Amino acid sequence: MAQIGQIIVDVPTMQTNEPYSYAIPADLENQVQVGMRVTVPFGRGHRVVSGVVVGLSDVTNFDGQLKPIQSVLDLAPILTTELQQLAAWLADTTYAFRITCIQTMLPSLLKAQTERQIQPTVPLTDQEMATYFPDGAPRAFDTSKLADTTLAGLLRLQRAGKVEVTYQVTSKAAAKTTTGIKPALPVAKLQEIQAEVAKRAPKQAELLAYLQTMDPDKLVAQSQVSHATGVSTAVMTTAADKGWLTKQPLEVYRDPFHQPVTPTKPLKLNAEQQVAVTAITKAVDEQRTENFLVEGVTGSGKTEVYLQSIAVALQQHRTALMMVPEIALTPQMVNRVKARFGQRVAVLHSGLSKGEQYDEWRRIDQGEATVVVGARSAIFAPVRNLGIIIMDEEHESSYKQDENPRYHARDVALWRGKYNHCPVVLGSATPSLETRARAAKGLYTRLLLAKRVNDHPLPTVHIVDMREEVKQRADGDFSQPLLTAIQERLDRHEQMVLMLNRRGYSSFVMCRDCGFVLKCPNCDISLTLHMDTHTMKCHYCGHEEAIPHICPNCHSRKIRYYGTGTQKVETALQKEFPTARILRMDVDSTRRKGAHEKILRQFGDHQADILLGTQMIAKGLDFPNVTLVGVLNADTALGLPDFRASERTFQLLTQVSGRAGRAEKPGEVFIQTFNPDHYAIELAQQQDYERFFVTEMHMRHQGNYPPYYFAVQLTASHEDEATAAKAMYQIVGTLQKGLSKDAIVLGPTPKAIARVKRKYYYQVVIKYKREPQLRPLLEKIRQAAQIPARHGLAITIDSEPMNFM
Ligand SMILES: Nc1ncnc2c1ncn2[C@@H]1O[C@H](COP(=O)(O)OP(=O)(O)OP(=O)(O)O)[C@@H](O)[C@H]1O
Ligand SMILES: [Zn+2]
Ligand SMILES: [Zn+2]
Repeated sequence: MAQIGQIIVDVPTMQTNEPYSYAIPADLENQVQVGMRVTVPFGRGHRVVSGVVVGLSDVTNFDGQLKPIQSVLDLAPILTTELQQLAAWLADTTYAFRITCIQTMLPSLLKAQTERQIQPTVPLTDQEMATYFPDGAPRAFDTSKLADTTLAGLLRLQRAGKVEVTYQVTSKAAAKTTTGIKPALPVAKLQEIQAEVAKRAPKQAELLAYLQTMDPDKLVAQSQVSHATGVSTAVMTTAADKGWLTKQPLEVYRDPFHQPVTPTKPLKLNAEQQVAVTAITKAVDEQRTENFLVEGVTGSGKTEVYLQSIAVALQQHRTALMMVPEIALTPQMVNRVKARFGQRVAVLHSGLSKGEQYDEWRRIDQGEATVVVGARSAIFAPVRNLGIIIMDEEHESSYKQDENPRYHARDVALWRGKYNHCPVVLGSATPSLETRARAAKGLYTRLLLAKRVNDHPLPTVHIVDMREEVKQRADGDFSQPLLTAIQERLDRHEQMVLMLNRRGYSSFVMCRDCGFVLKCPNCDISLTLHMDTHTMKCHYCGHEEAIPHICPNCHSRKIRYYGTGTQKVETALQKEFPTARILRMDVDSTRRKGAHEKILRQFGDHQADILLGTQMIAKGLDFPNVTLVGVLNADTALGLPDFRASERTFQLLTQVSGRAGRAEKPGEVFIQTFNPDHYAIELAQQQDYERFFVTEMHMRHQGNYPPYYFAVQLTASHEDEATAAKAMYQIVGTLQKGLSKDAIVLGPTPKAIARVKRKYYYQVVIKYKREPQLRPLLEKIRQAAQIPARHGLAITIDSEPMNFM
C-alpha cells in the first residue's frame, strides 16, 4: 500500500509547480488514487488547500515529518491518465503552472474553493464579541469584505493569541440527484412476498412484481418506476421500510439539448470526398496517428467528410472529438453532428450553465457520450479511447487562448492524436500558413476538395474601388454596383449577407474644429458609439459615458461621429430599401443567450432578406437561398500592426464570399475596398488560396516571420509606465546575454494599445530558428518575476502568439 502521495497543491507559484509529498493516513489508504482531488495542510500556517494527486509511492527522500493528507474530495479520479500527462506537457510548453493547466481542464463546478473563517480561541469579553462577532462565532474571514477598523481589531486579537483563522475547503455543488430505487431482496423472496400480499395490498403486489424485473445493481429513478407501474411514491416508501427495496440518490443530467433535430443518413460521397474519407478511415482502422489537412474550397462538403469519418471510429467502439471555433456561431455544424449521431453527442461550450457543463462533462467521463463537439477548451474533454479528432476551420485564431495557459487547441489535438494512436483532421478552405506549410513539408497528409458539391461554381467576385465611388457619392457606405445588386435580389426574393468588418475599425467621436477624439480614461483607445444605449463605450474595459454634444476640449458644437457601425448601416440600408427585411447580427444584438441561433434560424426560415453583421456571419453558414454577399469595408484590418494582417484579410474575404451561391442558384460577391491592388484582396477575388499561400510565404520569408521563424512574445504590465518599461529592458538584457546572435529580439516597445484597464503594456518579441538556451532563459525570467509580481508587475510569456497588438 502506498503511504505517500505526490500532490500538486492549488497554489499557483513557481515553488509549488512541483508536487509536494504528503503522508497518506491509514484510514485513507484504500481511498486515495492518482487523479483525485484531496485537501492538505499547506505552508507555515498549515492552512488547508485543495490539490490533485499526481503520484503514489512508498518511499521518499524527504527527511522529516510529512504532513498528512486531510481528506479526499472525490470518489473516483477526475483526471484520466491521459489528461494528467497532458497537463504536465501543457505546463512545460506554455510556461504556465501545472495547477492552472489542471484547472483549465476541469468544468468550473469542480474547482474547489477555500473558505476562511475566524473564531475565538479563548473567551472574549461581551464588548469584544459585540464588536467583532456580532452574528456569533465563527465568522467568514474575507479581508476584502471586512471594514478596516474591524480587520485591524481582529488582527490585534490574533496577535494576542485570542482568535485564530481556520480554513475550510468547500467544493461547489456537485451532481444533481433524484431518488433512485433498486430491489433489496432476491427474486424468489420478492415472489414469495408478492403472493402473500396479493389479496390485501394489490398496489404493493404490483410494485413487488416490477421489482422482480429490475437489474439488482442498477438504480432506476423513483419517478420512472411510478410512471411505469402507476404505484405512488408513498407505496415505495412503505416498501423501503419493509426492506423490499433500497432508496439511494441517483445522478440526473440536466438536459442541454433544447432543439430537437431531425436525424440524417450519410450522403453519397462525390469522388473527392470519397478519397478523403478513405484516407482518413484507413488511419482510424489501423489505429495509427496520421495528421491530415483537408483543404476544401467553401461549399465543398467538408462536413460530410468529417461525419462519415467519425462514423467509422464509432463503429470500432472508439470515440470522436470535433472542434469548432465558436459554438454560438456554428449552430448549423452542431445540429449536423447531432442529427447524425443523436444522443451519443455531448456539446461543451461556455454558453451552458455551470450545471449543464458539468453534466455534459460527466456524460463524457462515464462513456455515455462518445462524440464531443465543442470550442477551444473542449479539447480537454475526458473522452477515453479516442478514434479521431477533427478541427474545423483550423485557421481560426479563437483556438488560441490568450490567457494562461496560452495554449493552441491544435497543438493539444496533435498531442492527443499521438497519445491515442488516432488521426487528427485539420479542415479549412483557407488553412493557416503554419498548417499549409507543414503539409508542404509532408508533416500532414493533404487532402484536396477543389470543387463545390454537385459541381456548383464558386461565386463571381467583383472588386469595387471605393476611391472612385467616394469621388462620385461623397457619403454612404454603399457603392452603386452593390446597391443595384441588392435591389435585384430583393426583386427576385433571394437572400443576401452583408458584412461590416469591425476589426481595427469602429465608430468614434471626433471634433471637426480641433480634432479631439473621445478616449477611454482607463485605456489608450477611443470610445465606440453605441446607438442602442446612446452611450460611448470602451470595448476593452467596459467604461461607459454619455455621448458628448459639445467638444470637451474646445467647446465647439461641431463634434460628430465618424466611421461606421452596424446600427448606422442598418438605418441607412433601411432608408434605401424601405421594404427590405433586415436582421442585424453583432455584439449588441447577440448578447442574450441563444440570440445567435435565433437570428440564424429566422434567416434560414426566410423571415428576412438581408443578414447584416460583423465578422461573426463569415463562418460556415450554409444557406442555399443566399446569392449575394457584400463586404462594405474589406481593408480596415490591412493596416493593423500585425504580420498576419494580410492572412486574416484574405481568410475573412474568402470565407464570407463562400456564403454565396452554395446551391442551385449562382452567387455573386461585391467587395468594397480602398486598396483594390493589394494582393490579399486580389487573390481573395480569385478565391485562389494556393496562390495566396505562395505569395504570403514569400512575404514571411523576407520579413523573417513565422512559419519560417518561431516566435515568443513577452509582456510586462504595470500601472506605472516606467516600471513596466524598465522590467522589459531588464528582460531584454537577460535575453541578449543568453541567446545566440541568430535570434532576433524586437523591442521593447509599448503595445499597439499601450494602456488597457489602467495598466501600461510593454512587449518584446523574439524570433528564432534554433535556440536551445531559450527555454531555460524563459524559466529563469519566470522565476525572477515572482517577487515583483507581488507589487503589481505582471510578466507574461506567450509562445507562438496570435495577437501582436
Ligand atoms: N456528397 C454530397 N452530396 C450532396 N450534397 C452534399 C454532399 N456533401 C455535402 N453536401 C451539401 O453541400 C453543402 C455544403 O457542404 P458543407 O457545409 O459541408 O461545406 P464546407 O466544405 O464545410 O464549406 P465551408 O468551408 O464554406 O463551410 C451542404 O448543404 C451539404 O449538405
Ligand atoms: Zn474641439
Ligand atoms: Zn477602457
